[in-house]
Amino acid sequence: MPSHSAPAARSQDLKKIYGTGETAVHALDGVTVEFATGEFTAIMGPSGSGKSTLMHCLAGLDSATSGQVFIGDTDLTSLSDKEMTQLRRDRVGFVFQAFNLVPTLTALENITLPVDIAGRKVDKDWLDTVVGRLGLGDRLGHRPGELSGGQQQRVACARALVGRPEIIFGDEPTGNLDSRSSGEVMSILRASVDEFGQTVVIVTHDPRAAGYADRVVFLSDGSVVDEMRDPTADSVLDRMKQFDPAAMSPLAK
Ligand SMILES: Nc1ncnc2c1ncn2[C@@H]1O[C@H](COP(=O)(O)OP(=O)(O)OP(=O)(O)O)[C@@H](O)[C@H]1O
Repeated sequence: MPSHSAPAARSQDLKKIYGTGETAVHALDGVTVEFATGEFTAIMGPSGSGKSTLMHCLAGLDSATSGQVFIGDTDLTSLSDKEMTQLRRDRVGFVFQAFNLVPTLTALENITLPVDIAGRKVDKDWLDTVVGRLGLGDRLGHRPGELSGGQQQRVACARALVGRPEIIFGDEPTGNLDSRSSGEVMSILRASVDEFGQTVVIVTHDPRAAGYADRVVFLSDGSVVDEMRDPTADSVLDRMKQFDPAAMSPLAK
């Protein structure tokens, strides 16, 4: 594990407050956390603990109230809107729960869209490698509506990988998938770390998904309360039982 290398992303005393006065919600209450390059991290915690807020701030999709966020050496809080857009486009990949594919474009056009928008040339060999590894070779001419949920999410993974971003963020990437497709998508993200040296950070409620990660960071009430290395679905589930049982994953229900 290359935990000695510079972090791909980190936050320093990150606070996010929604609203003001008595109704203010402290979604992030001073989060300091690092995500090592070439590692796969899962962020977990009860509903409302701040997972999505943390991920959105880390990925430059939302701005914090105070504190700092770095992607590599770049302090996101120092960037203009335009620079932030460029950073998201050039250095960060995303996989969302709702796949977020363009319905009128083919799988291939969806995969290359971010690179096309950035005005960069698609690296054909790399594209072939990613498409082959994700088993999408015979689906490239299909539109999202002609693909299963699992296939759509594999297209979304390919889209995130093809630009070789410094870091890929996944917001519940298996949230809409059955357990088989979930396993496939997690295997792909795992392989992208093991085979391509990709850095991946996901938010998940699913201990089985978290079992694919190198490390789990646990949030509660807007703070990092624990972390676990080399997690398994069982060890994650045991740890989650110490949180609010009402916020447990489907495994526990
Ligand atoms: N736009 C917003 N306005 C006001 N409060 C918000 C907003 N977005 C999030 N919150 C609040 O901030 C807290 C953290 O929300 P967040 O979505 O980050 O939690 P989460 O851990 O991702 O939850 P879940 O697992 O249910 O998706 C919650 O109390 C939530 O109600």
